[in-house]
Amino acid sequence: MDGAIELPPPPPLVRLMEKRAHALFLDFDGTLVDIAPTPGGIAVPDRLADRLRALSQRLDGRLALVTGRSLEDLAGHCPIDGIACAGSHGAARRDAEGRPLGAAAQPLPDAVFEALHQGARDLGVVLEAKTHGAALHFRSDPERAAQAHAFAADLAGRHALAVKQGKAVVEITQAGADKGGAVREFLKHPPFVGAVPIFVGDDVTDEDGMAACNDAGGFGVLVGDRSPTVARYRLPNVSSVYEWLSL
Ligand SMILES: O=P(O)(O)OC[C@H]1O[C@H](O[C@H]2O[C@H](CO)[C@@H](O)[C@H](O)[C@H]2O)[C@H](O)[C@@H](O)[C@@H]1O
Repeated sequence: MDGAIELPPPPPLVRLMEKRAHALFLDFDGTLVDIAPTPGGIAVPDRLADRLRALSQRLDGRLALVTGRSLEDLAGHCPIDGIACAGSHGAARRDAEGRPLGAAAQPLPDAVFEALHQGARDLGVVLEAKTHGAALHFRSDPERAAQAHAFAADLAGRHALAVKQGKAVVEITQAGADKGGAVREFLKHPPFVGAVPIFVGDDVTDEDGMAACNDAGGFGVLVGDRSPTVARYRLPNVSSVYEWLSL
């Protein structure tokens, strides 16, 4: 899809904030850090957590990270104390003080993890077990994509779970867990209530977050080139996200 999508860059954030209170929902991989060969191999920019806390203060706390990673994994890369977050594709949510928001997230059943371990071995893909989900990564062997998707769809179907597609990955989550749900939950609570929500993300799973922002009078910002999208604006890459956020 390179070059095929024509969306303007978002208006300067300072200008938006002069007019009305805005809330920022930021995806992590592909938005705040560049995609790397492995989930653990990402290069996190220097002092990212401090910079995000400073940005959050400029927004009077109306900033949340909304990632597919588990919150524990995210914290291992970027200490998230003092920042509102949602992990495992929106299933687990906490406010800036670390208090849980909304319904408690459920882990996948043990039987599903057993099947995932076996399936990952058989298919030759990498299993990322999360607190409230799991991912099968095939970045090192893209030819495994179709088999990994078929395996995940079958397993999820037999356990009434959901499947999500991502960049060289297929994931299993609890049914109904998505980034849109996380956005809607944050918007019910101070300091997010009444703010114009903006979701910035690069991947298919970010579309749910962007759609929730559209429904609440805000908008989505797509990072990179992907189509179709419900985003109204686009930034070309991770470094342009930092520039737009003055991060
Ligand atoms: O919602 P996000 O914050 O964008 O997280 C989505 C998934 O990101 C991670 O996987 C992706 O990034 C890896 C590191 O760049 C890359 O190696 C992998 O191919 C990508 O799929 C993470 O491992 C997943 O748990 C997240 O769901």
